[in-house]
Amino acid sequence: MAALLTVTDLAKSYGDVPILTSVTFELHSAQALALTGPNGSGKTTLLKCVAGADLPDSGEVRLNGEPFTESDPKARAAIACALDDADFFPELSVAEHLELFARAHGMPEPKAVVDDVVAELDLTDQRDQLPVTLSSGQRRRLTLGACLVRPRRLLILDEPEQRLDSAGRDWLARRLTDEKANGTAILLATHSEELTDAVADYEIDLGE
Ligand SMILES: Nc1ncnc2c1ncn2[C@@H]1O[C@H](COP(=O)(O)OP(=O)(O)OP(=O)(O)O)[C@@H](O)[C@H]1O
Repeated sequence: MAALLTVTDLAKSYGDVPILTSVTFELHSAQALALTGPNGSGKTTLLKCVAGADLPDSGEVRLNGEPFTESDPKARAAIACALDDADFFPELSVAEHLELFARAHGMPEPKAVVDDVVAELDLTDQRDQLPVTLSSGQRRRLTLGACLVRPRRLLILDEPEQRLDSAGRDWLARRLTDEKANGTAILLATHSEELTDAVADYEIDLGE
């Protein structure tokens, strides 16, 4: 079966400093790849290049064998990204924010989907709060929730475990395992060996 995501010979420098050199991998549906390595080793840079949020200097990223851009409707329908916790509409509550995502991506019964995800993320008491009033862990939950209220074939997650409490980290490992079981591919950057062991089918250490 053709890979969902193919990254070939990807390279990226900032100024004269090479960050990524010749990164090559394939990711199939129902598989998870963990990017690991120390601070500054290029994990976020690679995720951004794959998601189309940054441009590589050379190399190729293909979805289902086709090159794509961030604005390509097929890519937007397939790829759910959680790259940082700052991408909120400041004037929308937790539930409104999630419902907007669900509706924009054409989910049937968006209100029911949002109710389920809010409960699953333990944000029921915060559902009418604005993002600025959330704790940092609650903001992380909202960022992850925005990926879960919409269709997805590929999840791109930057350190999804960050700022979650231990119940939240347990939930994350279970949820990502379920996502794979449902056929979703997962590309994640992480500093957590536990999460890597629980979820990843293979690992690329960018520090090596
Ligand atoms: N826009 C930019 N301009 C210049 N340098 C950058 C830019 N973005 C990232 N870098 C540098 O690229 C390197 C890789 O950064 P990146 O954020 O990809 O690392 P990371 O592996 O995700 O690190 P961490 O584990 O700390 O999240 C770092 O040295 C960083 O300072």
